[in-house]
Amino acid sequence: MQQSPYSPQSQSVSASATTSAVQLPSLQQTYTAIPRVRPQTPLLDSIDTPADLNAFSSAQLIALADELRLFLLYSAGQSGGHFGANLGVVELTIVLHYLLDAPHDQIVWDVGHQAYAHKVLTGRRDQLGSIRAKDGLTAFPERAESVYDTFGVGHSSTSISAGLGMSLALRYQGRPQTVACIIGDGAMTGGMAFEAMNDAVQQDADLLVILNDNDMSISCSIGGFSRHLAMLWESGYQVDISDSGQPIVCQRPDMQGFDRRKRHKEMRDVPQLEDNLFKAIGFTYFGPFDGHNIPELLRVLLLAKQVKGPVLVHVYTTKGKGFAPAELDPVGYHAISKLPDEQPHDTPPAAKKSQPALKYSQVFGQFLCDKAHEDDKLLAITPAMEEGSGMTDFARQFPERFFDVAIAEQHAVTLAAGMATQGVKPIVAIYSTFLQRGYDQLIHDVALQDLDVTFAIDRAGLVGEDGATHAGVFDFAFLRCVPNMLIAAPKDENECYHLLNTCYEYQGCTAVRYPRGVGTGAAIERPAQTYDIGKAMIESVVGRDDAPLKLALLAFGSMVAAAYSAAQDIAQQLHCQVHVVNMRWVKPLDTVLLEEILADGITHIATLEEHMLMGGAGSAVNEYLLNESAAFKHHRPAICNIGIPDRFIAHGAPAEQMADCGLDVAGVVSQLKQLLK
Ligand SMILES: Cc1ncc(C[n+]2csc(CCOP(=O)(O)OP(=O)(O)O)c2C)c(N)n1
Ligand SMILES: CC(=O)[C@@H](O)[C@H](O)COP(=O)(O)O
Ligand SMILES: [Mg+2]
Repeated sequence: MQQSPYSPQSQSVSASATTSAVQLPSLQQTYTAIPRVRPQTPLLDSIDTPADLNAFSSAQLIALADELRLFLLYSAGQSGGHFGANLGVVELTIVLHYLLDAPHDQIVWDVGHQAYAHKVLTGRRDQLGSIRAKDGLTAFPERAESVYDTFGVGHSSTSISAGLGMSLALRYQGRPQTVACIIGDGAMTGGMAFEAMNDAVQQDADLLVILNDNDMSISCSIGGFSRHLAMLWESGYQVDISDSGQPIVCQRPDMQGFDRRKRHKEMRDVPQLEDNLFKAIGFTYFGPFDGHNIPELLRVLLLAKQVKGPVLVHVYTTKGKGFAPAELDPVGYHAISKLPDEQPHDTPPAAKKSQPALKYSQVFGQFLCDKAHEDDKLLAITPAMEEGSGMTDFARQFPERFFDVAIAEQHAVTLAAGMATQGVKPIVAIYSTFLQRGYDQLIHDVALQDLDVTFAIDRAGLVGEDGATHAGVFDFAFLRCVPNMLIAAPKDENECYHLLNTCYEYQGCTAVRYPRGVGTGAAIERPAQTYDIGKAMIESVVGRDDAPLKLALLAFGSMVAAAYSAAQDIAQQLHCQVHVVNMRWVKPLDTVLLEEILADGITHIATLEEHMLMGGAGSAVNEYLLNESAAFKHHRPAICNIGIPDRFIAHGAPAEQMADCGLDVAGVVSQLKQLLK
């Protein structure tokens, strides 16, 4: 039987704000500028906990959405941060907090980059301007920050597993609480989401999954799953929910404002009503619904949360909703920087830099394009990070050699392994923190078979405002214990370019590990060179040759510049001689150079890395000296390892994080003084 969701029957639900609310006009505004002055938000200001929403009428909830959106715009201008996704879930967040009894009921966000409205409604409104800053709110939900943050997150595709775990534990303990997971169409491309859905059906768990489908990941949504979602749109049907929670198939009502062209993916077949992946694997499916229509969401979610077993409610939203520039450019507005301070009129404009420094990701992008022109075997893979990894030019110039595999790090690695078996040379561009997802694949599928795969590992080290979830500080440790792996760490942008080339040219598995943002500003010197593998460089020798204390400062990657500055200070203050060594390679280590340094009468050795101390490059040096070095048996300099201490480093500006770890120049100097005293 077909029925319109606007029929009287489908409106008869019980909560006060939901009755006959469907007829209410939407007040949704679209803004074109980010306010610099805190907007008036009387309704929002009255909410200190989600329970305060209980008194709201449907009309007030709609008005609240406008206030909240405007407040988010203002706050993002003050703090920067993830932008488009947050604007897109304003209505959904309000409705969830209206209908559910958090923190008793569990709201689980996927990725968590869209949880700003959730933070605002759960007592953190006045702190939102501090988000991502040192000592401010975290960029993502975090259990330590609020009881309303049920599960810490930052990496994607975890919500259904975590939510299922909660649901099963609650069932086991006889505690009837609702668990609602909110997952985007991008996050759902991650394999874990499917593993969890498979299990949820097996367990017949009570679990409400809300699929927030905005047809966007960071880039445009891609892949078979995305086509499937587009097909659900193209079919023109909707699976509505009856008052008793039964699916009712009907013609989808007109949904104003959604960009149909974006969703119109290449369909192989005419969309069939019965083609529904979620239903096929055993979920009860409802949707698609307009995720910006508060009355509709209230009606549907109130009923859906009472349905037993695993339920998926599919809503359409617009990324960047309500801010015209973000709606037009959702990729560019995925995240924004905070607004620059307003200049008084008589301030002269800042002088333009002649040559802006390249970010490491841009260096990688340039390398990819240059190399692809000369070598047609080069193929490049990204798990959903095309823009961030600097691959947009390459994707445009070489579309047939560019593979965005969606949020699928494990697959990205094994895909490369498979490619390498067929005589091409794949490069996997991946953020260090996300490579953690592909570790078994790196060992089992790439290294064990010694396949010719290059890993371009971006965002290595501390990444700043995204905080501990995104810190790429474990890679030396987890890579260097894998046989066959070569690991390079460039000291600057130019060296990055040449090390990428060196590793690419090497027949086997290699990794070049470089940080977020810009380095020292070193210009790229073309043509690409091939460096000697495992060869370090003495950068400089600071201080007098006859100094009684001789320190070898073995610096890795991003720490070479700090090592050089610290060496100047320490040589001056302590009258010692410092050899600053750019180690360049974590594996193989330049053991020849280490032996030479020892033979040279070095009295102290310090290693320096932007990586966890435990198991990192310093550990590699220690292991060599203790287990293999011939010279170290006779001559034992005092050793100190400098790196990130054994704790997770909180968010803040990169410089603040470095200082927190003692990795700024002052911190390094002070640790070297301890060693030398
Ligand atoms: C494992 C992992 N890989 C990549 C990312 C980077 N990332 C953050 S948000 C995002 C897109 C998520 O898309 P979607 O879930 O649809 O959310 P939307 O931004 O569209 O609301 C990506 C790729 C991540 N956080 N975790
Ligand atoms: C939420 C998420 O994982 C990404 O959006 C991430 O914040 C991007 O980081 P970059 O800004 O370093 O590309
Ligand atoms: Mg999305």
